[in-house]
Amino acid sequence: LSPPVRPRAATIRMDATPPCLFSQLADPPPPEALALLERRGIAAPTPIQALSYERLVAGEHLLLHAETGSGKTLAMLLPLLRRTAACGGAKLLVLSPTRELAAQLADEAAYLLRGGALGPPSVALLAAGVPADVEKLCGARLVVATPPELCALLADGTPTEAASGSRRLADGLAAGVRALVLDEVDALVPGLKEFRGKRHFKWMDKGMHPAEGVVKMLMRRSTHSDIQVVAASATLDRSTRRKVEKLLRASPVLRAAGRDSFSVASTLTTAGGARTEDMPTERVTLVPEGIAHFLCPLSIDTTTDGTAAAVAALDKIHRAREGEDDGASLVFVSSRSTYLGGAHAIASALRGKGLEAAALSDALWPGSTRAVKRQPRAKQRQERFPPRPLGGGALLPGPTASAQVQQSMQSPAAADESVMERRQSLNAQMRGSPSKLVVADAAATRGLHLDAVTRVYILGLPANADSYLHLCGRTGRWPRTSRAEVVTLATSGELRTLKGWASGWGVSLEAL
Ligand SMILES: Nc1ncnc2c1ncn2[C@@H]1O[C@H](COP(=O)(O)OP(=O)(O)OP(=O)(O)O)[C@@H](O)[C@H]1O
Repeated sequence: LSPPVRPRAATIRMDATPPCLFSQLADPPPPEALALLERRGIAAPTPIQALSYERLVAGEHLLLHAETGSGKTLAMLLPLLRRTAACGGAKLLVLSPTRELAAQLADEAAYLLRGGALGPPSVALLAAGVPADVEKLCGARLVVATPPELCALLADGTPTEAASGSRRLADGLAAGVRALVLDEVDALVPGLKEFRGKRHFKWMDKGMHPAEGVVKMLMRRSTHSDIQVVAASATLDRSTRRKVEKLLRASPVLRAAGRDSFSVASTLTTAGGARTEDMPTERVTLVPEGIAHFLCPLSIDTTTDGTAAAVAALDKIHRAREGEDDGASLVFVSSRSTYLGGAHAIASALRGKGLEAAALSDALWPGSTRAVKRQPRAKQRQERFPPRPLGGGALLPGPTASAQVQQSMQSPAAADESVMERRQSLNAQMRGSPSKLVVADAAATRGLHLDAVTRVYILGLPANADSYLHLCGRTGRWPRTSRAEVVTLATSGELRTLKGWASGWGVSLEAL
């Protein structure tokens, strides 16, 4: 690897027109990788990719801030794989806040590594519901992990076999990792408050989030002083930036704003205690462009389960829109809402209305005990509205698929591949059957990309303004669809709060 480049404190202004093709960038990806991208219709970089590619290939640490759906995943993975391709053993560790995103990132990386032009094509996934295969994790070129699961594996010292596996993995990561990706970084280092009560790790006693624990362990134990770190999110506030800076000791911030323009781009560096800052101190909100926002007031009693009322309203709105375009629809259930059974119960109730609907967790992790345990009401609902296979394919697993999944849970080698396959099959089904609704808990939305989504329904008020932006950002993504709309169904009080958030964004929220 070329020596790492010290982070610079400088403002980058993109006055010149960016190169129009990946192949025209300095140190471009190899032709085989370009051919793979072209097979997916990717030839020209998006603004954030054009801004960051050459700097990342040169070894800079960067914090990427660009709107949802603007190609940050490729912006991070492609140059890092390019840079580390030369040394066959170099590992990349990718941390993701949710298992859904982890599966997606593993899938993306596996695609880029096909054919071996960017190095050995081995990707391992470690997330809840995917059994840890220490051999595979130790040997993989790229590891995608959710921090609690990685922490649990690294910190688990009780059974001897597990302890020696953990030690081997910790040694393997410390010796092999040359690049670290922190996707959705503001969700990865949210502060301990959000994490408390779920699991406990020794790092938490020192006030650290598991992601910070993993990063610190890596930085401390690594034999390489030049681990390159890239972090990204569509939403960054000052406190997250400070945390990331503190964590990485130095982190320039690169921002691409707007769909086709490079209106703001600056860096932020904190090195050796000295702080140089040339980025605006106020919060910069990047609102995904080209999305129509609609509001639908619901009269529900917030002290009881509002599923029936919300589903009735959603049914009406969705049927009125059916046939307007051939895009797919996602339904997000806000964690603050009164829909007690969550996504699982809403999907069942929608099926009860005769709509094709499936819960995302069922589609990706069928048979997962977690989904059922967290949602006891969903079970009762399922008895009233038994799940049935959807037209044109089994979004919901039949007994055979479910048995296969149970089996794959016991056979670790197959487990992560099957999650990726299920993701691809879900995507194919959504493209093939536009009337289908995929329902997810809002917490699972960070970074989620499903093809051809033109409509997002949000049930209840999202946890905060950033969460609303991430939910909206599941549509209107690159490559752009001609239509993108978000309909929020919530009580009038909740909608007032939403209007308050949006008042400074310059978007209009229309009543349905
Ligand atoms: N240069 C490109 N040209 C066309 N499509 C692209 C390009 N780069 C990425 N894409 C596609 O854009 C979509 C969105 O990309 P990605 O998931 O990386 O967005 P993101 O910025 O990470 O969004 P989020 O903030 O929601 O996580 C993906 O389907 C990806 O394949």
